[in-house]
Amino acid sequence: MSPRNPGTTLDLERISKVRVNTQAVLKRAQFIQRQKIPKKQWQAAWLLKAATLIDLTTLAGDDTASNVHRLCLKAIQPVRYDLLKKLDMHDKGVTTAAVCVYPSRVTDAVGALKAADSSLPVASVATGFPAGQTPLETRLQEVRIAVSDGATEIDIVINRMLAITGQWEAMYDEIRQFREACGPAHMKTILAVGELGSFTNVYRASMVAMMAGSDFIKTSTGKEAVNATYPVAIVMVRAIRDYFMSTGHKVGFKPAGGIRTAEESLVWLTLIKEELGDDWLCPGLFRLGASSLLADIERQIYHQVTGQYAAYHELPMA
Ligand SMILES: O=C[C@H](O)COP(=O)(O)O
Repeated sequence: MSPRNPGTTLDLERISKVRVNTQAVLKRAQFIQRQKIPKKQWQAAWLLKAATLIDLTTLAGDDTASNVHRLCLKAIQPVRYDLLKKLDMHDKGVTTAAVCVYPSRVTDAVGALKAADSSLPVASVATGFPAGQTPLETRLQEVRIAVSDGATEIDIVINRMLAITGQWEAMYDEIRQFREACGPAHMKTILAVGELGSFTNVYRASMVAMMAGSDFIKTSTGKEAVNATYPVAIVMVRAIRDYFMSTGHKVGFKPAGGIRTAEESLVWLTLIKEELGDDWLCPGLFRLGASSLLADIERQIYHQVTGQYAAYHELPMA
């Protein structure tokens, strides 16, 4: 992980002055999407890079110790050994960036990784994920429990009511308290952008979350009607850039929700490279939050290596 973001005092004047130019954002997002994906000979390398940036996630009502165990094994070995060997990457420690589970499944994940002698981080969603509609004390307690169970990364959700009604001071105070409850665990703040109404609000919420000490800002829970989109990402990464320019603190970015294809993962890498530069293309500053993306990435790597597409049973899934 990168150095922590200590946050700053809340600068309400800066927040109120923000106006996002929607047309310019949409144009930039279109431009990024039209960028050429890496040439064929580099694609396997880029896809492997994408795999190492995934927070491999399961956030389902029917999660059990056994599917969390499988998820952990998949995170440790995200791409089949023989494929990695053909790419000369079998001894390079290729894993996903983390696994991400509900608080009640943290001990299962920690136990499974420990049993496999892996130091892969366990991230947990908390604070009443996905809606955040529980009392503040309950949300804080959830963070503390996940941390004491062994999560070293906490994905909190913001209180959308506060963001939608412009109560930035109250939102800042809540996030500050979550940051304190996280202790040494790094905090990713989920904005649930699909529910914030406008790009200007997304920028404001991003800035408030960073001022309150978020180590990452994350687009979505994956449970909203609209999740990670490229235009909204442009707004968030520009806020990250502005925050870096004014404070010197690098905050990470995590698009999440609905990211399913290898091709999309390459667009996300391009977007980060173009907007924030190569420094941000590392697990300390960029994650792809996804439950089913890895399957397509592995399938495309199989295709690059063998020239054929794998049958379903040939690639063990998480
Ligand atoms: O934080 C990660 C998201 O919940 C994953 O969403 P997804 O299931 O659409 O990939």
